[in-house]
Formats: sequence, C-alpha cells, structure tokens
Amino acid sequence: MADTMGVATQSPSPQAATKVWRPLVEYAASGLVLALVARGTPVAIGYRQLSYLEGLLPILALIHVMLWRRRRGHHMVALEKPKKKDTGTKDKAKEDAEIRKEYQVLWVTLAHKSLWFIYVALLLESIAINVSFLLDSETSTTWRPWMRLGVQFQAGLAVTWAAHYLQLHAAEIATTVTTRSSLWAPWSQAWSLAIIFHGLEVYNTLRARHATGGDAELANHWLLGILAPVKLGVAVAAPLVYVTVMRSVRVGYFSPEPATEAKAVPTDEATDKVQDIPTGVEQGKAEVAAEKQTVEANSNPAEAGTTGETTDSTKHATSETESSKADTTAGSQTAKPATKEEEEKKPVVYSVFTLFRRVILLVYELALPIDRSLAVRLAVRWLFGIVSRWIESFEPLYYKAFLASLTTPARAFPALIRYAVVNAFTQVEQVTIQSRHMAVQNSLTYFTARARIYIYNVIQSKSMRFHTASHRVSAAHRGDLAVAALDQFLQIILFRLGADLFGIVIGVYQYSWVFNAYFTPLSLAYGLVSILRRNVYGPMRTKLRFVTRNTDDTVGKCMDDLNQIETIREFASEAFHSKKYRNALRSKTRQQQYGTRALRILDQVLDIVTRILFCIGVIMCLHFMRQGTMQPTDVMFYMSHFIMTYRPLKFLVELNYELQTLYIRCHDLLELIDEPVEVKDPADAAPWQITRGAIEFQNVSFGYDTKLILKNVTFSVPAGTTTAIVGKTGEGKSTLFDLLARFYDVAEGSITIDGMDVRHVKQADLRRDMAIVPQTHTRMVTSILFNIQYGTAAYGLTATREEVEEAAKRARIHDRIMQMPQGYDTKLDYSTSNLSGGEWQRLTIARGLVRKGKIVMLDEATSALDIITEREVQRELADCTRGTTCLIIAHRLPTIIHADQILVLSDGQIVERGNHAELMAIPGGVFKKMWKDQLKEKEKEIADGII
Ligand SMILES: Nc1ncnc2c1ncn2[C@@H]1O[C@H](COP(=O)(O)OP(=O)(O)OP(=O)(O)O)[C@@H](O)[C@H]1O
Repeated sequence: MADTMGVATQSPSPQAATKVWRPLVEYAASGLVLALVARGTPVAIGYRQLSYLEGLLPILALIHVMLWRRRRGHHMVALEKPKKKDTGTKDKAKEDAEIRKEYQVLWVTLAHKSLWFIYVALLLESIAINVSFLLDSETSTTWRPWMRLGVQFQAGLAVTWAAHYLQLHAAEIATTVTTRSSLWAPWSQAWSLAIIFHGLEVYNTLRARHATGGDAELANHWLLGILAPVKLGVAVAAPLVYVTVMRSVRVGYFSPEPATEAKAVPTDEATDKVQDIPTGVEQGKAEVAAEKQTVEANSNPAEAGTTGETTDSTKHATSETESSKADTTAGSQTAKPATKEEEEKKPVVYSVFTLFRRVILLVYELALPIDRSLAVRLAVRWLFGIVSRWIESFEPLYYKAFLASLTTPARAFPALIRYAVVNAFTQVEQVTIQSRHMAVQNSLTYFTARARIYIYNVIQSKSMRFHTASHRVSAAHRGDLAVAALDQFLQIILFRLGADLFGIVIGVYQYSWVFNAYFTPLSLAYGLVSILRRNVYGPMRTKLRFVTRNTDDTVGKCMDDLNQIETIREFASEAFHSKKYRNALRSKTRQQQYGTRALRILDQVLDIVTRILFCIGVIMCLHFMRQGTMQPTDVMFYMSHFIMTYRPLKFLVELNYELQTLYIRCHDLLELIDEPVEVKDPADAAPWQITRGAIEFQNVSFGYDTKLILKNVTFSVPAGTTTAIVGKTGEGKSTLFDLLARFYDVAEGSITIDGMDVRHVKQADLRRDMAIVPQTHTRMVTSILFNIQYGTAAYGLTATREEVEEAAKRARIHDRIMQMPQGYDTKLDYSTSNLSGGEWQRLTIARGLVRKGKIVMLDEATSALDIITEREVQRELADCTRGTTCLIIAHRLPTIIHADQILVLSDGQIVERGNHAELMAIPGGVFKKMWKDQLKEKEKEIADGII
C-alpha cells in the first residue's frame, strides 16, 4: 500500500494486524497475573522480593517481545525480515546499505514496540499495586479512600487510553499499520500516562509507608520506596533514550525531504522513493555537504534580490564581489556543463540558528522603511500588553484579600474597591484585546506587501534555467506561505510574546514566594512538561511538515497541469490527470489528518497534565489547610491564579508551534532566495545600448547539461545585414539566440555586440534594443492592443495606437482584427477560440515589429502561416528590418534566400557559410542537399496533388 511517509511499510494483511496485537495481549495478561499473584494476599510474598520482581518486570517484557519476535520471524509490525535481494546488476555496496537500512528500521521499530509494551505492563501493574494495597489488611483505614481513588483513576485512564488507542488504530489497521505518526502517537501518549501512573504510585507507596508507621515488616519496605521513583525515572528516561537512538540511527523517519523534481512524484511513486533514504553514513555526508552549502549560501546572501527594491548595501557589496569574480572567470566557470556531483545536488538543510538569523535580517530589511509614528504606536501597544499583564496578576491577590476582609467589615470596602478596579481593568483589557490585535494586524499589512514584492522580484530575477526547470506557481505559492507565517509570527512577537513571558514570570513568582514555597515545584513541573513535550513532539511535527510540503508541491503541480488543458483534451488524458490529482490530494489529506491528530494528542496531553497539576495543587491546599497553615481564601487564590499563570504557558506551546511553521515556511523561502542565479548583472556595468548591432560569436561552446550543444562556434554578423541559420531540428539554432540575448552564459568563448561582451552589460540594457519573435508565442489574456503594445513594455508601453496598427498591417493581421466586434479592444482569451494558431503567430510578429529593435531575431516566425501569407509577411519583414541586424531561423529554405549570409549548423558546429548562391555552389554541400531534398519534397507534393 502506498504510503508517502511510512517507513518501509508493507501492505498489512488482516493476519499481520492480528499479529501486532498478539504479543501485547500475551504480555499484558502475564504482567497482570504476575503482579496480582505477587501482590495477592493468598501468596503473600514479602515486599522486598516483590520489589525485586517489580524491577524485573520491564526486563521480562523485553525478553518476552524478543522471544516472540524470534518465533514469528520479525513480523513485529508487518515489517518483513530484510531479504537478500537479487544482486543482478545492482551495486553490492548499495545493496548492503539497503539491507542495513532495513535492519535499522526493524530494530528501531522493535525498540519502539518493546517500550510500548513495557508501558502497558507498568500501567496494569500499577493498578494491581493499588488493588493489593486495598486488599492488604495492614493498610491504614485513613489511606484506603486514597487507594480506592487511585485505582479508580488509573482504571479510568487505562480504559480511556485503550479506547483512544483502538480508535486511533481501527482505521490504520484497515489501511496501513505502521505509518510514522501512528508509531509515534500512542507511544508518546502511553509515555505521558506512564509518568502519571508512576507519580501516583510513588504517592500511594509513600502514603502507605507513612500510614503504617513503625510496623516492623513494613519498615523494611524502603526498597519499595526507592524502586518506585527509580521506575519513574526509567519511564521518563527511556523515551528520551529511544528518541536519541532513533535520531542517531537516522533511518529516515520524517527525514526532511525538500521538494525536488525527483521527489515530486504522485503518491504511488513516492513509496518507491522512500527506499532511497540515505543510511546514517550517507546522511552524515549529506549533512556535511548541506552545511557547507549553507555556509556558502550564507556568505553569499546577495544572489537573489539584486533586482529587488530591498537590496541593501551589504547585499550589494557581496553582489559586486560575486559579479567581479564571475567576470574574471567568465567563459570558463559560469556555465560549465554540470558535473555528475552537481547533478546529484543534495538538498540544503539550514540549521535553526542560521535560518532564524537570516529571517530576522530579512524582516529587518523589509520592515526598515517603516513609518516612525507606526513604530511608536507598535511600541506603545507592546508596552501596554506588558503593563496590563502585570496589573492583571494582582486580581487573584486582591480577590483573596477581599474574601479575607469579609470577617472585618471595616477593611472589606477598601479591599472591594481595589479588587473591583483591577477586575474592571481586566475586563476592559479583554474587550480591547481584539481591537488592539486588529490594529497590529493592519500595521503589518505594509510589511507583508513589501515582503510579497520582494519575493516576486526574487522569482523574476532567477535565471532562465530555474524557470524552465521548475514550477513558478509552486515557488510563488511557497513564497506566499512564508509571508503568511512571518506575518503570524510577527503578530505573536508584537502582541503576545513580551506580555505572556512577563505573565509567566509574575505567576511563578507569586505562586512560589508570595503564596507558598511548596508550590514552586508544581509551577516548574508544568513548564518542564511543556519543554519535554516540545522536544519530543517538536521535531516530529517539523519533519512531518517537510513531507506535507512535498505533497503540497505535487498538488500544486497537478494544478499547473491545467495550463496544458489543450494538450489534455487532445490526448483525452482527463482521467489520467484526475487520477494524478486525486492521488496527490489523498496523500495530502492523509498527512493533514496525521498532523491534526498529532496536535490533538498534544492538546489532550497538555490538558490532562494541567488538570492533574491542578488537582495536585488542590490536594496540597487541603493538606496545608488541615495543618492550619492555609486559609480557605488561599485555596480561592490558588484556583483563580492557576488559570492565569498557565494560560501564558500554554501560549508558549503555541509559540513553539508557530516557530516550527515559520521554520518550514522560511526554509522554503531561503531555498528559493539561495537558488543560485546563474546569469547576473555585473555590478559595475555602465549604462549601455546597442548602436549598430554588429554581432560576433567567438569560439562559443555551450550545453544545458553535460552534453555540449554548441562546439567552438565562431561567426560574425555585420551591422545592418541579415543572417539566416539553418540546420536539422535540435542542432542548437534557438540556443544561439538564447545566448545572444544572454538567457544563458556561454561555457567557453564570448559573444560581443558592437564590440561589447554581452556579460559586461546589464541584461535590461542588452535586451532593450532587441526584438525577438520566438517559436512559441505568448498569449496574454487581455486586449489585442495590449498584446501588440507589450512589445514596447521595456519603454513603458510607449507604442501608440497608430504604431500598433502599422505593425499589425505589416504582420498581415490588421484586417482580421478589424473584423472583430471590438477591433483592437477585443479581449483575447488563453485558447485559440478567437484567434487561430497562425493568427496568434502574426500577432506575435506585430509585437516584435512594434518594438523596432536594432537587432531582430526571428525564430521560425512564420512557420504556422500558409505559403501566400508567409510570402507577404516575409516581404514586409524584409522591408521593415532593412538596415537593422536581422537573424532568422527557418526550416523552409526559400524564405531565407535573400539573406546576406546563411550559416549551416550541424553537430554543434557551423559547417558551411555564405549566401544562397555560394552555398549552392559547394559540390555535395549540406545546404545544397537540404535545398534539393526540400525541392524534391515539394515536387512530390505537387505530383501527389497535395499542393
Ligand atoms: N532549457 C533546456 N534545457 C535542456 N536542454 C535544452 C533546453 N533547451 C533546449 N535544449 C536542448 O538543446 C538542444 C538544442 O535545442 P534548440 O532549441 O537550440 O534546437 P533548434 O536547433 O532550435 O531546434 P528546432 O529547430 O527544433 O527548434 C536540443 O537537443 C534541446 O533538447
């Protein structure tokens, strides 16, 4: 069964699911029997021996599970024993690594299950201990009600826990037995409960010893008193050890998998990818490489955003260094075909420190131009939050004072006033809290707008290679999510952080020093539980989100597919795309469910712990009341203060959640920002523009990847002449255009225009005077006028309506436009419903012509036109490009017969050059053969009556 997050899980059969339960039931039964027999009055063994047995229980549990596993051949959690695979052509080392990895998964799973069984056993045993105390005639009658309460409480928890676990697993047994979160959640919950049970056990044990006083036999029970806390320690430490082991073996549980093309696969394929999780050593190497990459990225923060409006001086300086470096090494370094190592580029993983440092710098940069009065208002709000939290903290104290004063009416009135004032303030504070929140949010809209512009510019500034190889929509979407997370985080910082931290400090202080020092451990315990839980659950959620993000990407890419709706229709592949989308969504939904469930469990645990701590506090209050050191008013104080103190603590947990969301989102953002920009503007480039348009290619070599497309190409195009480039498809003709316009940098050699290397000028300056009519025409969903006028976008859409019409006439599209209901103002849509393919091509030609470039590049510009229209357009093109440097790529050779120079490209090199007559004069020449072949083809078509 497919499982994008799972370990090497396999489709569990119903039998496998039963097998999961079998050892648990066996062990639970034996543990219970052992505990009951040991404690039961009929056998009545000594407490000392019993304590030894108790200590042995976890070990027995482990042995039991291991024996069971042996017997069942590793069918622990429907994981198969790693099999020796068919070596075939596979690399042996790789195969060994795979087997090792599977063993690691197996052992970690085993460890997990073993601990889990221990907890179940301890729970049952704990109940048994309390029952045995109840059955024990020596147990003091004073403490019997406590024992009974303990048993009821534990039994209640056990039932709740079992029901919850069953509910959790009911669906999973039907689908997949061991997804990672399902491994985690019940285990963690069992752990939390085990701590509670053992706390109660310690409590009961100590109470029992205390109650039995100096009884001779029970005086020896010190072992019992020691073992119970030891077990508590084990219960706390074991999960930490487990987590450490899990992390160190690095079997890939929740391993961050930043989205790459390879990972962005539909759900069904994703399972196969999980098999490629690196082993510990490999992952270690990956991390070193990643760290190195990170360091490099950090030392080079300027790569992105150089075109962004937020570019600061630091960035600029770095950018300069980078650019000058690029210049000195230009031609040999910049665009070398990628090496194998580069191809297998490891994903960058930023350390938390690096990430937050950079995010803070980014926020600072983006928020810097903030309005001063706005900053003052924000600061005032922030301070107000702290002050109000301080005032609020007096409420329980004054309430207590008021209650205490009721016995002496003279003091009651001032006490009431004090309490009423603070209470009124608190109420007003609660009412205004929303409006203050809104105000902060409004202030932040400036920031988010700036951040969005910044990201937009970053995406625009990326090299062509980035745009052709990745999904812009997904990148933009990720950018948006990052901004939303930053926004949320800033709201928390500005609105709650200071006040709530202050609230915690005040709360703990009042509890511990003003109220009663015995309550200090209680207040600290809560903080401790929060921190522990954060450490255990935190990484899980972070990593879970990495996986979720990949699914987000897959879903995003499915949506991108809709852009290709025409192709989808043509190939009737709707069902295929629906399935792909359904799979991606199903996977996303499942992951969301896991995520939500993990959070729900977190909340439940937090609530349980809170309530237990509250109860403990109440019991302590009652105890002190019996001793006479506390008054009923103190109990009131305790109860009202509790909520106030722990609300901010709960906020800390929320903050942790927000921090993790921020980490994921900002990780995406930094990845995007740090994506290397291959083609950069030199920082010191002076303004420049094409004057004559003389072009020179000198020993140019280039390849998109490892394969060289162009090899040592040299040619020149004198200013004002027309050069045609011909050759078979895929020879690299369009690539020559891309290099001239500097969409890519040459790997070797140089390209100059008017004697200036194209790498030494700003890209905008270079392209401003170029008119490119590409093979694929861009359709803009707007008016025809704008579609043509867009040719002058670089000049601020300066083409007049007359100029647009003139260009359209030359492109032979004017008449067609005038037939449309709104003429040039007709709105075009994305499809060809109101313009045919050939008409769109003519519109694109008009767009190129209106630009009036000094260098015109026509790449198969008329390929979609009929012969007659093509001839007419060609004539017009020849006419209006007269005097400008013109480069033409054409497959139909008669269309370039007039060219001053024809270059024949073959196998990445120019094999022939000259004008039409000269090339036709070369005996056995490539061009001559191409010409004859085309002629023959045409004669055949005429003979066949095709044309
Ligand atoms: N962005 C890219 N990434 C990787 N390879 C590319 C990219 N663009 C083009 N190629 C490859 O480079 C080679 C040359 O492509 P190019 O478009 O320059 O050929 P062409 O001669 O213009 O072809 P045609 O006549 O079919 O338009 C082809 O093999 C193509 O697959």
